[in-house]
Amino acid sequence: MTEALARMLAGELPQWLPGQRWFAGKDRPVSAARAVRLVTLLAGEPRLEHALVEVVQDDRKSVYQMLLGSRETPPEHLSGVWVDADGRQWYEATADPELMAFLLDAIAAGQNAGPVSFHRESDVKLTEGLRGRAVTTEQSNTSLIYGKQYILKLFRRLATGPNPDLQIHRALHSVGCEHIAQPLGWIADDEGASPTLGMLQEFLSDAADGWAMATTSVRDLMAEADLHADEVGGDFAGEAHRLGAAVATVHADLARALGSRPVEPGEIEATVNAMHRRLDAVLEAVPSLAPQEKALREAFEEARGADGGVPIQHVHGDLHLGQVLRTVNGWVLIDFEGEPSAPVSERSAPRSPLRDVAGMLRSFDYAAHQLLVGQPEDHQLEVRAREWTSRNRSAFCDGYAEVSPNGDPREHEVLLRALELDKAVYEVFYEHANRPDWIQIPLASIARIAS
Ligand SMILES: Nc1ncnc2c1ncn2[C@@H]1O[C@H](COP(=O)(O)OP(=O)(O)O)[C@@H](O)[C@H]1O
Ligand SMILES: O=P(O)(O)O[C@H]1O[C@H](CO)[C@@H](O[C@H]2O[C@H](CO)[C@@H](O)[C@H](O)[C@H]2O)[C@H](O)[C@H]1O
Repeated sequence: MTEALARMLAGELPQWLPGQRWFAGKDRPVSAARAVRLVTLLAGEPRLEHALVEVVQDDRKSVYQMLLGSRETPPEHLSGVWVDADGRQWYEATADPELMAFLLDAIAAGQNAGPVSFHRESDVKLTEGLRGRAVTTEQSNTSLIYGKQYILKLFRRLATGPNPDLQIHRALHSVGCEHIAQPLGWIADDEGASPTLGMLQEFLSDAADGWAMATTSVRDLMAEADLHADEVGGDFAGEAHRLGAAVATVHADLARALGSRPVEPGEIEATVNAMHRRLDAVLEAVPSLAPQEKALREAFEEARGADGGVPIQHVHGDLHLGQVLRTVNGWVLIDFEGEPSAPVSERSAPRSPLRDVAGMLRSFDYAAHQLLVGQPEDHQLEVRAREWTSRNRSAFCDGYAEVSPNGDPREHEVLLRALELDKAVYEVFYEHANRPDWIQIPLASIARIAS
């Protein structure tokens, strides 16, 4: 039976994968995809299979996690169903809330299915029997929400080594960090190279995401032709200030939980060299970045001689407004996975916390400019976007500086600017691969920052 499923997947997946939001390889054609391991989680009717799928693109191989469901009568709302050689109907099971109940129950029970094992944190008790509804927001992975209580993230592209999202959440929880959602359990692969398959957390049902809040504030400002950013009802600066303080607190908690150390000799040089290497790779894929190459390289080189910045420690790694949730008790940071395309060894390595500051500063710029994408050029709107960005960037840094033992991030201006530009170069590639309509946002920022 699993042979028929494996054959069917090899035929269907090369066309199907590029249409999935979580598929990270949209920039290159898929030449082959096959299930390298199938584990039966639920036998009989309905049926649930866990699949590790190897995807080949040019000379690159990646492994993705999939769940496959099968029922005699598949749920009506499914967008597609595949039929195997035995006549059995299969579909992507994260779209089947009843089947997804199995995962939460298995975590609650600490169950095993061959090499796939389910774990609950020792200090929690879980409610069983809840259906798991897939989140519909833009995501690199797939998250399932159980009632109003839990959220289970299934990691899609599996990197070698333990997933930093789970490790960092557990470390922060161990020191009582108040700015994260409590980790509750995980799904592990006991034999593969990627030991983390999923992470269960407290679901913050009352939370608003930072990106939605910030872009609403920008829209308010754009609609009020005669008012400045500090005069409109939806001013975000108070929130940006609190967010800066929350990020500084998380950095301090991370240093407490996992340690920190001074910048070592040669470390800034290595960082600058990595910036150049990233630029080389992105220029190859996106030639329209070429006019900015000289200015970018100069900004990176300036950082080579800059002061070492602040102590090195574990950080978030891909901090932006979509990674922060505002709850009634304050801001919460989510998704400590780092940049999805970087190797895990790089993502898990201690780095400068200024990277996170730079990521968030970039995000204010993104929030202000995304409304202008595809619009005819309008000088007034551009001025307003810049006003909003500058007000909120300052408020964020003020909040950060008030709490951080490392002081004000703006004191390391040259390094911070280089880190921001490096992040924007990353974003150029991210948009090229995922949302080509938005590539203008980082390209225009680079032209502004580097000029
Ligand atoms: N603990 C949580 N409580 C409420 N919503 C959450 C929680 N964690 C994540 N989310 C929601 O799920 C979305 C995706 O989560 P995220 O961890 O960023 O996934 P990905 O790694 O796939 O990008 C977030 O944008 C947020 O809206
Ligand atoms: O949230 P992920 O870990 O999947 O991060 C990736 O996707 C992000 C977009 O969803 C991307 O962020 C970029 O777009 C955001 C707006 O959608 C913006 O706030 C960020 O500043 C910008 O970098 C992120 O870079 C990417 O790694």
